[in-house]
Amino acid sequence: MNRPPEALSEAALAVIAEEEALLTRVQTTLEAARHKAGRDQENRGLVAQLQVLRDDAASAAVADLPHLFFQMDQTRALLDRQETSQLPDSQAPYFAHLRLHGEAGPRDYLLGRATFADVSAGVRVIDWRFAPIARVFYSYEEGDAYEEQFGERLAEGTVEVRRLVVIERGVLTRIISGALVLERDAHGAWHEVGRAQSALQAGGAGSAARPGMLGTGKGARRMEDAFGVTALLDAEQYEAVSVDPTQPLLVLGSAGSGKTTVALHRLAKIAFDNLEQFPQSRMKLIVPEPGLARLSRRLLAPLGLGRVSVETLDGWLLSTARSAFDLPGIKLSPETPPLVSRLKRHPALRRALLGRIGAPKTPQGTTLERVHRRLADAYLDRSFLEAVVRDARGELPSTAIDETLEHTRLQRSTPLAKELKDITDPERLITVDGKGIEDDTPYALAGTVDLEDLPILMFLKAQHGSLGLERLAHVVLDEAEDFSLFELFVVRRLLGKGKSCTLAGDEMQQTEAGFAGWPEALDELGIRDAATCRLQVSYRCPAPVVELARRVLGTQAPSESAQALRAGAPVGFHHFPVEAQAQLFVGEALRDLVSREPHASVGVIASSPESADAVYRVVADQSWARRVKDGEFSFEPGVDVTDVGSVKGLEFDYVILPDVTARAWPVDDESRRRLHVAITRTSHQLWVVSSGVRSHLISPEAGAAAPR
Ligand SMILES: Nc1ncnc2c1ncn2[C@@H]1O[C@H](COP(=O)(O)OP(=O)(O)OP(=O)(O)O)[C@@H](O)[C@H]1O
Repeated sequence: MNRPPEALSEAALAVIAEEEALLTRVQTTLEAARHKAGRDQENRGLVAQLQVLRDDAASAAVADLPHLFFQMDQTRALLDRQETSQLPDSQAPYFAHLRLHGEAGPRDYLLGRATFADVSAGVRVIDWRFAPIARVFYSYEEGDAYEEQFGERLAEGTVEVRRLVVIERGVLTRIISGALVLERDAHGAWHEVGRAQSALQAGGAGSAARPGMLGTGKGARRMEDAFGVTALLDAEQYEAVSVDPTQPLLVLGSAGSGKTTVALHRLAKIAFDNLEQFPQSRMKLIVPEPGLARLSRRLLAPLGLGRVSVETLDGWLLSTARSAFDLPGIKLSPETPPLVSRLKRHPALRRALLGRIGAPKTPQGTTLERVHRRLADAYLDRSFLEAVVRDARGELPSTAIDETLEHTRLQRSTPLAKELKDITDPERLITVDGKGIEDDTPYALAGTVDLEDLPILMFLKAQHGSLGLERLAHVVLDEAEDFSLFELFVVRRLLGKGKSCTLAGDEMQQTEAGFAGWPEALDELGIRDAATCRLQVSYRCPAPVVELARRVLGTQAPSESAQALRAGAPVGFHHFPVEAQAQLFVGEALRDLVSREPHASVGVIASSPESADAVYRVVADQSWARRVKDGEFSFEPGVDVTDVGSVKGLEFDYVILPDVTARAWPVDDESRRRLHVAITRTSHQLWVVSSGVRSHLISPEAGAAAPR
């Protein structure tokens, strides 16, 4: 502390002094441990750690022995597996301080991402994945009496201290102790702030007073917290994270309630507790979109899960189908018409297909070509398609029938190259604009397979026997409502007899019709007995955003509404007579915001890629503006201009919806869910911009907050 923190209470001063002294002690002890272990072993943190533990055990009090022995066992086990591990990072060695008063008196424990102890110095840094202590931290409040099983014995006592601490570049910058929130400013002075303003509270309060002003001040400076959300898991989330690794788990909750957070932390804990049974090489995370895949990779790395494979649904389908059919490549159609895609992913097709096609009878009948031919025969059978559409009960329009018939005919047609085989001069097969003669013509579809067909083809092949796929130890499906029953069928095959998986989902976020429902999805995976957790708190979005999102859903909204944690800024509604005015307004607002809050992340989420292109034009010359396609988000401060089809699972400090018109967002269930997804990407403040005729989904008649 450089300046006397006059305004602080005695209690606050005592907390600061205690935490600063503790940090200094940990850093000094860590330094000594590094030194002791020798420089050549710096990368072998485990060896150093074991040495420290042995020395400690020699002089430790009896009450500390069980804990020390347990740690030594764990450390030895890791060494046996030739794992390398670091001592805690002195720059950010832990994220929480717990003082337990048990039979042997008070003991301080610090929670971090590695385990390290020097009992004689009173330093015990515990990995958050290490059950007994972590369970007390996540499940009890300060002042609570606890009772937990520590190894063989039952430990009882009181939680004397439970504090969250943020250490940035080796300096203590925040302490949260119940209602007391202390922050250190850039000059080193400590201040007491309201808990709601703490950035640790899922991104800050968002205190902008007016909807007409974009910006809450929270994106003005950058906070660096090496531990992120691990420190903040609530008791319910921790319980879900700790579900037995062999158990399937379904994590449900509204947008931003921490489903992804729970799924990834569960993965980290499973890998920590059962390294042999669940090696990272046999765990996989599958997500529907590339943006979320990128984000998940970023979130996995600090959890020590950098080797877990993260795949998009499309990428996973293609690689799995290539293995299942033992093919180096599969010629995919350039694009499946949306209605055809919807029919092929619909549960009604799953129900009808086996009755129409039946299982292949011989191994020869299971090649991709043969199975695809039989599938195409079904797609060319009008009465079969009519039955599927009928069974979909209004979720598939009857036009899907003709579209599927036509699309399949083109796919079954003879490739042009074959018809033109007599032309031997390759130059004559190139068009004037340099493209191949089939490109951009219906012939481009000849001989292709739709991506949506791949799980169906694997499903058909599997009716005859094994798919020959390498088994996985654990699979996480994020945004699981986006997986078709056929895709879930293939996941089941990957898991084999083991059922260890985590599904995170929210049916309100399905962006196209045709989700079968959770009981059917679990049934398809063979995990009807999955443990289910329902997360209740909306951590991402402030209350006005949660409220608008709910109203946009209309009658689809779940009866139990999520609980918003923060009041936050009101939603801003801005309407203009013409589109160009709306776009210019968005451009100006962005310029202004970025100049005031250069560290903020801003998502401009349009209804379609074309609309995103149009909005981007007004800011294209700005260095901070990015037109993000194919999920290539950088997660850096600045403005990402994108569309609703790319943002599932992501979040931005500020969200602007630039085109909330009646045409872009019509009144139907799918549109409601898509708008709901766009709205709930907001962590501080939302602006809804419209022109011409405003979407009725946000009009007062729809029950939404009244636009200005
Ligand atoms: N217990 C918590 N305390 C504070 N913040 C949390 C907590 N749990 C999750 N968060 C934060 O809330 C935000 C939303 O979390 P997450 O992405 O896991 O939610 P989700 O339910 O998967 O969202 P979506 O439905 O959009 O996919 C993230 O910024 C995450 O760090």
